[in-house]
Amino acid sequence: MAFLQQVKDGKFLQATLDLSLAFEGGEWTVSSGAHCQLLMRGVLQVTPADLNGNEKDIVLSSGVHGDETSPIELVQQLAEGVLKGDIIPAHRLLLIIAHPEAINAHTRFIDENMNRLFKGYNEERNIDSITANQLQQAVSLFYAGSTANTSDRWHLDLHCAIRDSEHYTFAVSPYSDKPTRSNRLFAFLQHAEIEAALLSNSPSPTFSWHSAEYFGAQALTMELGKVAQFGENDLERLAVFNAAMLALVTEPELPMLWEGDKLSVYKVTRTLVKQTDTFYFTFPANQANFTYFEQGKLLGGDEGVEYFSLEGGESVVFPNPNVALGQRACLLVKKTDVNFGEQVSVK
Ligand SMILES: O=C(O)CCC(=O)N[C@@H](CCC(=O)O)C(=O)O
Ligand SMILES: [Zn+2]
Repeated sequence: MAFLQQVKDGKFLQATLDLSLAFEGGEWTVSSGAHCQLLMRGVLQVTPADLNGNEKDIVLSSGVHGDETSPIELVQQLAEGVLKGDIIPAHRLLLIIAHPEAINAHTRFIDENMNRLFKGYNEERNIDSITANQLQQAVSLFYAGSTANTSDRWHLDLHCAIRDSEHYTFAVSPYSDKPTRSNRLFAFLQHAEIEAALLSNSPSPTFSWHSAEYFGAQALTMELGKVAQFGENDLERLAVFNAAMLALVTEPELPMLWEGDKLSVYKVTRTLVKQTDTFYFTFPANQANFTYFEQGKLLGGDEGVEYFSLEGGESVVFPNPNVALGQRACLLVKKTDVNFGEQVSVK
C-alpha cells in the first residue's frame, strides 16, 4: 500500500519505518473534523476543527534515540486515535517519530547522538545531522504557524533511560533564560505521576532545550522507564502518564491543583564533560540513575582532575563514560525545594 494511504489508515509508525516506500506528503481532514498534514517522514501536524485562539501548540516527539521504543509506541497510539477520528484534539499538535533509520537499526543513533545536534543548523555530514536539521525546521514552522501565546507552546520529547533508575519516570527541564518552567507544566508532571524533575543549570544541545531556548516552549525531556524492544514494553507502567498526555491533548485546560508533594525536584549541580580518553568513573557504567554518593566520595576523573562528591552529597544521572569527547558524561544533582508560583524557581 502507498505511503500516504498507510498513514491515513492510522499506520503512522509502520509507514514511517518502511524506508522502501517513497515519502509522500499530503493534507486531509479526518472524520472528527481535525485537519492532518504529513510534513515529512515521521512528522504529522494536526489542527483541531475549530480554533478559538486559546489553543496550545504541543509538540510530542519520540524516537530521537532509535532504541527507546515505548515512547514511539505511545506516539503511534495517539496518532492512530487522531487519524481514525477517535481522539479529538483540542490543540494544535506536532506528532514526531524522529529517527526512522536508528529505529530500524535498533540503535541509539547511526553516526552521532542526534540529541546533541539541536544547538542550531548542522553541517549535513550524516543521517543524524540531516534529520536534526529537518526536525528543527518542522518545529520552527509549527510554532510560527500559530497565533497562540508563547506560554502556550509545549514540547514533550519522550525518551526512556538506558539503565535502571531510582525514579522510574522523570523529566529533565532544560535551562533557559525564558520562562519555560510554568506552574501549569509542573502541575502536569504531578498529574502524570512523574516521580522526579531535574532542573538543568546550563544550556544543552538537546531537542527539548532547542524548543525552550528558541521558542520559549514549556519543554521537557521525559524519561519514561527503561529501554526495551518493540512489543516488550510494559506500557501499563506508563498508563497514568499516557492518560495525562491524552488529557493534555484533548482537554481545553488542565487542572492546576496540586496533590501533595509526590514530585521530587532536583537541581543539576554539575555537568561532567568527557575531555580526554582517560575519563573514568569509579562505579560501573550501568550504575542506576539517581544513585547517591556521600560528600567527599571520589566519583571519577579525567586527565589532571579528580571529581569528588560535593557538600551534602550528590546523585548521578545518565553516567556514560563512552560518550564522544566534549560531550556530557553525567549530570550530578541534588534534591531541592522549589517555589511553585507562576514560574518554578529553585530555592
Ligand atoms: O539513560 C541514559 O543514560 C540516557 C537517556 C537519554 O537519552 N537521556 C537524554 C536526556 C536529554 C536531556 O538531558 O534533556 C539524553 O541523554 O539525550
Ligand atoms: Zn533518549
